[in-house]
Amino acid sequence: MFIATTSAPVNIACIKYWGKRDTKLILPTNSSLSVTLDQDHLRSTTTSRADASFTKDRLWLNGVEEDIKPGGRMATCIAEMKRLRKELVENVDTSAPTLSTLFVHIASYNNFPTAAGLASSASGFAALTASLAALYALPSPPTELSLIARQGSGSACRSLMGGFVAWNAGTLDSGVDSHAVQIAAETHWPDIHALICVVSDTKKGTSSTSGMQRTVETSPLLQHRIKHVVPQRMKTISEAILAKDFDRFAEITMADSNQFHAVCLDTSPPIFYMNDVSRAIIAVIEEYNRVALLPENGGKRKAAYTYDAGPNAVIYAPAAHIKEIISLIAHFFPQQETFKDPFGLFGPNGIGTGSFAAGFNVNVAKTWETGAVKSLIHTKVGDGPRVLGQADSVLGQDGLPKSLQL
Ligand SMILES: Nc1ncnc2c1ncn2[C@@H]1O[C@H](COP(=O)(O)OP(=O)(O)OP(=O)(O)O)[C@@H](O)[C@H]1O
Ligand SMILES: C[C@@](O)(CCOP(=O)(O)OP(=O)(O)O)CC(=O)O
Repeated sequence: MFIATTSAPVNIACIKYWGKRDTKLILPTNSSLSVTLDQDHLRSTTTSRADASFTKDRLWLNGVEEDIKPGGRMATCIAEMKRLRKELVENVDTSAPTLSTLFVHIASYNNFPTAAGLASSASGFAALTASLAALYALPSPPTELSLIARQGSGSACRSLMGGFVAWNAGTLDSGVDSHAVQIAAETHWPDIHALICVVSDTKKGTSSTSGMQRTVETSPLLQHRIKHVVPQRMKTISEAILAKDFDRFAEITMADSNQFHAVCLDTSPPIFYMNDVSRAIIAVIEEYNRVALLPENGGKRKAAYTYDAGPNAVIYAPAAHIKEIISLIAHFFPQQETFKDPFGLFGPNGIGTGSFAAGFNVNVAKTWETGAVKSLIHTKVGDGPRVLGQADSVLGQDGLPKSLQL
């Protein structure tokens, strides 16, 4: 049986991708950089199988069949992977099975809400690309595979690697230089933790794809960002990562999130992704950093917020501060759900009510009603796609998806 299963992680950008210069090939107007999150907590798991009995390419997402539109993103990724199988394996070794001529069945599950601004398209297309690469026994390194994942969803190209990953915009019309490269592995700076504040887990109003095109067409600020802001930030944040300088990393990450939302506001008609809860989280983290920046407290930032195309916050912080940050967020945004404590930070009494550093101005935000922040997910920087065994397959013997709760 020709079958392979992989899991792939989510990534959350510190320097945001927003805008395409080629919408078909998915070539961006600027480079971007992200942190890959640990797939022990958030992942897409995908099984691909090729079989002579299959009559068309089929894909099931969370158990529901998706239409693979001819010429669409999914069809492009599958066709490109078959092309690589033929070029790199079958044309080289004539005894290799001609899998590129067979139809595939693909099943994928996300263990978190799909299309809710939690970057499911990134982990999803990375897992799809990685599972077909395993099925086809491709010798291609992750940077080469990132060219294919990019054509599924731009941000997906950065999920093919762990740690800290840049997507170089490239300049060629063919797109062959628009790929992801690892700036540093997760082992270089494992101290980076992330707290996802789920403000909403429902589908967003303006998709990233349509929103960013509207920005390209109408925002003068985007042109300034592309030419004069992002190139310098890419350089400085890469240096901060290599030097493990969290203060600098945090400063750039927050500034870039804010500029991304500023170009959304500069779009006509304007796009609003953050809401009042998102802005209140910003106020709390800014106050937390204001106190941390006082000379008597060490003079360095201790947390960085960032927001994608939705209201959910991702807060990056060194491991040593994350417990304090969780308590802080839970104070202003009381939790309904029991906090799942994957790192065992809190005892049996749970998060508690939180305490504040001396000088912290509690009036920067009100105490919100329970559920304003629906849940908190604590994770950290993690590795790239993993090839799993037969036991983890999400396709059954019959070639149809297993119904699993992953
Ligand atoms: N596991 C998966 N396998 C294949 N495709 C997936 C998978 N998960 C999500 N997708 C694709 O991604 C789409 C959702 O992407 P969308 O950009 O709307 O949401 P998001 O990725 O959660 O948000 P964002 O990219 O803005 O953070 C799905 O409709 C599906 O086409
Ligand atoms: C705000 C972002 O998350 C935008 C992600 O956009 P997508 O990668 O979802 O867009 P498409 O390429 O059209 O699929 C910023 C980022 O991840 O860099």
